[in-house]
Amino acid sequence: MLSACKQTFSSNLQSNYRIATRCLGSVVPDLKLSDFGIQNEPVLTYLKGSKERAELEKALQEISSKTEEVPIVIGDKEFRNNDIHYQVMPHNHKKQIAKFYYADKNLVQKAIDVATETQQKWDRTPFPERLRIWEKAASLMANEYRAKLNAATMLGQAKTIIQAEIDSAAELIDFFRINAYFLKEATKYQPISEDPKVTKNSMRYRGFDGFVAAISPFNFTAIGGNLAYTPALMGNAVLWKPSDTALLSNWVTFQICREAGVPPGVVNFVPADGPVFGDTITASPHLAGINFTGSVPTFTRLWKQVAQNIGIYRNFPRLIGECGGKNYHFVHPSADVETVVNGTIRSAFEFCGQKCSACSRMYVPESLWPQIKKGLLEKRSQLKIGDPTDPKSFTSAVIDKKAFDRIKSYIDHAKNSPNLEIIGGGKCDDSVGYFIEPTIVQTKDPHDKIMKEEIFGPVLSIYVYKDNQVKETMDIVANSTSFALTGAVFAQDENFLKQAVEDLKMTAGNFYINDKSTGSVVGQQPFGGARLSGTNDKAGGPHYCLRWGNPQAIKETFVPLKEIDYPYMKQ
Ligand SMILES: NC(=O)c1ccc[n+]([C@@H]2O[C@H](COP(=O)([O-])OP(=O)(O)OC[C@H]3O[C@@H](n4cnc5c(N)ncnc54)[C@H](O)[C@@H]3O)[C@@H](O)[C@H]2O)c1
Ligand SMILES: N[C@@H](CCC=O)C(=O)O
Repeated sequence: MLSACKQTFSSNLQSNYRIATRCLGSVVPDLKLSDFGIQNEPVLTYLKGSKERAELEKALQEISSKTEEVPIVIGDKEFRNNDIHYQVMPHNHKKQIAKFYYADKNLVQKAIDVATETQQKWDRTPFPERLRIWEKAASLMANEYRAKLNAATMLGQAKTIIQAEIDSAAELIDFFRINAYFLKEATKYQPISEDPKVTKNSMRYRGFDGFVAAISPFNFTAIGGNLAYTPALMGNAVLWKPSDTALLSNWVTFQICREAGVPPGVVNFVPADGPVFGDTITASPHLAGINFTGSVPTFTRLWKQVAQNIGIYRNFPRLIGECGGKNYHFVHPSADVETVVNGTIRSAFEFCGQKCSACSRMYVPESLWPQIKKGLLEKRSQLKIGDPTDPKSFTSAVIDKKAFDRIKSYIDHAKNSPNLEIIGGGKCDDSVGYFIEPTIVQTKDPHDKIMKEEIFGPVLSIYVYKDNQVKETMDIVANSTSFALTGAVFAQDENFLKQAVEDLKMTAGNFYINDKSTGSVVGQQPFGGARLSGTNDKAGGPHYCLRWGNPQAIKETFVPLKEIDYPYMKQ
């Protein structure tokens, strides 16, 4: 019986594949990265006794035994001042792991001057040389510095072993290697030259004439690396403002890239107060682009500042911003319950829900609710929440006091609202670290703020709908939030899936069928959302690096121009 079920499920999964490909209006070939001679960085196992486990343990020991001092770096100079800050371990906030300094307005301006000057030289570095440096950086990240990157991410951002390995090893390495590959492929395009003996047409990619500001979030070490170094790969010079709470892992990334050969001044490491940094870069005539990932309010502020200053710039600054989400799991009455339960627990609670793609609202049919509720509560109660270095921990603390207070305020709202009931978790304790239990809330109101606003924490809210209201509930999914980042539908009914792919088309930049809403992989699921979730430039996809290139078309003519008149004029 069980194997029959499995068979049906897997044959249904195959038809889901057909649904997605048919929606594209053409047959999609099955291509693997290896068909092009490259592959995603393997995720290592960290089994007891493995080489990687021993190296990681040593790196964890080294990092936790000191407070690393991290300077501001502009060009080839390091700067320190009296505006001192500390990065602490979120799961043990008495422990400082990095001491760093905020660049003031003058230092940010200095970085702008250095970057703008460096850009001119860097842009002349031939692509093969840049690609060589990027490959070297990827190789250093994959080998010599893998353990250090992961340890800095685990201790600084409270990620477990697997969470760090996926982020600061696999995804970071993929961004370096696969973007370089995409660039190499893109430059193969050359415009048509009808008669190359007379005229040769060509196209080349330049960087932007000015500087690019890369402003990165705390939650992914890989995102910081991509935001700063993909524009750099394309010939830009960058001011990288890392997040205060991802400082150490971002610093390790920066150092690796310098060791790989990225010249001084191409990427400048500029920790700063957010608004001071934002105000200074948007006031510079040389601002050529902002590569941002973070919250909607921060991106909106930057966009407004650019709009207000639009007359001062040498270029129209390119604005790329990937922002928040209110990601959904929509469960159809035909769904496979086990897949729903396991996928939802992982999506909602891994890394404490601090992924922009984390599932935070779920819609479940009345008929499946008893089984799904039982499954979610059972699995939830087995999750170990603790020190990220403990291999048994499923997840750890949230990033800082501000996040703790924000998430707790939603839990308090759930405790106090007659429409909401906390059915699992709900405890918060910041005495040692910023710990919040994975929390499951059931709501009678699908429009409650808990179903609409980004919480960015381990809070999953569930609305149970009547089985005969699938269509009405899908309308609520589609129209009740301003975000459209990721979403997942779970069903084995092929007709429903065909309908859902169309009806929910605008609700998610990354759409999943019978899979959780998180876990995109570079080159496999290019990532980004629409509506207020961002500009959807698809990090990890083939076009992303081109967004940071400034193409120039060149026409070269080999025959002299002998006259001004056209032939018909002489008739
Ligand atoms: N869509 C995506 O790909 C994606 C990926 C990761 C995270 N996110 C989103 O990021 C958010 C979480 O990250 P966060 O808490 O670090 O976001 P945040 O907006 O608080 O901070 C992002 C960065 O902006 C800086 N900043 C703050 N104010 C600024 C200002 N006025 N000018 C310039 N810079 C300023 C911060 O210091 C930080 O470096 C969530 O909303 C999450 O959904 C989105
Ligand atoms: N690539 C990640 C999303 C990054 C946002 O935080 C995922 O899909 O899990």
